[in-house]
Amino acid sequence: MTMHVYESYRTACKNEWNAAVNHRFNQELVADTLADDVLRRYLIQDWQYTSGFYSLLGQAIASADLLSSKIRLSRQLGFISNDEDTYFHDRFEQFNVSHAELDNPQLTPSSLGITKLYADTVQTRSYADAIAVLCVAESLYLDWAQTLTNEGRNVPRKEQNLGWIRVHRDAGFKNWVDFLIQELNRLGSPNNEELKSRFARAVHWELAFFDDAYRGIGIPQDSGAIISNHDS
Ligand SMILES: Cc1ncc(C[n+]2csc(CCO)c2C)c(N)n1
Repeated sequence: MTMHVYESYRTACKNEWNAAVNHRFNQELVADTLADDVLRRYLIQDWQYTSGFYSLLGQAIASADLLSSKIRLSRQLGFISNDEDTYFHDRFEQFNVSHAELDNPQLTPSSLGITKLYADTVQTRSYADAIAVLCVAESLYLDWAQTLTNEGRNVPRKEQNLGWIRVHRDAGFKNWVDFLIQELNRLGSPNNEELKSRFARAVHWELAFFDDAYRGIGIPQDSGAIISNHDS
């Protein structure tokens, strides 16, 4: 039986994928035991991250081969700049995050790594490249939100945690992830090593991003485990 492209790329990096899905950060968020300062630090970095995400979505819209794909991508762009943005700003108010911290934070190594990967993927002007990276970002989040809540049967009570789960497992988000997976299956092939490697690099940085929420800032680039030989 032939494996679909998405499945085969995921299988190729399953250790890092599973480590990210089952990360302490996600487990604690679902259990309502995540420390406020960890969530605060994560969201400040994630806010910066979304800048690269918007650019990559723009690259995908610009380079998509089908009008129907451009329309679907554009619809999601509208959605994230409304609902998801509200979640971020509610938390920044709750945690007293200043404008200075938001606009000019010291970026963690994984923030720098993922930002560089996204910027590089914008530069390729390849729709398939953009889809591979977007597909990781979104389907990995749906995976942890579904798996760790036991498909929504075991959700947190605190609004700061529940709100984050809501954006990552509601029907609209599932439909968006289905679209990205279909696009990757349509555009990629299991033996496209370049695309598979881009997918794996995105998974690598997603995992490191969760790690860094616990490590704080100012970590030297050569400090070990979270930084491997992937630098883009
Ligand atoms: C490091 C990091 N990776 C992936 C996501 C997931 N994500 C990226 S943009 C977006 C908006 C909804 O479509 C979502 C859910 C994230 N937040 N942070």
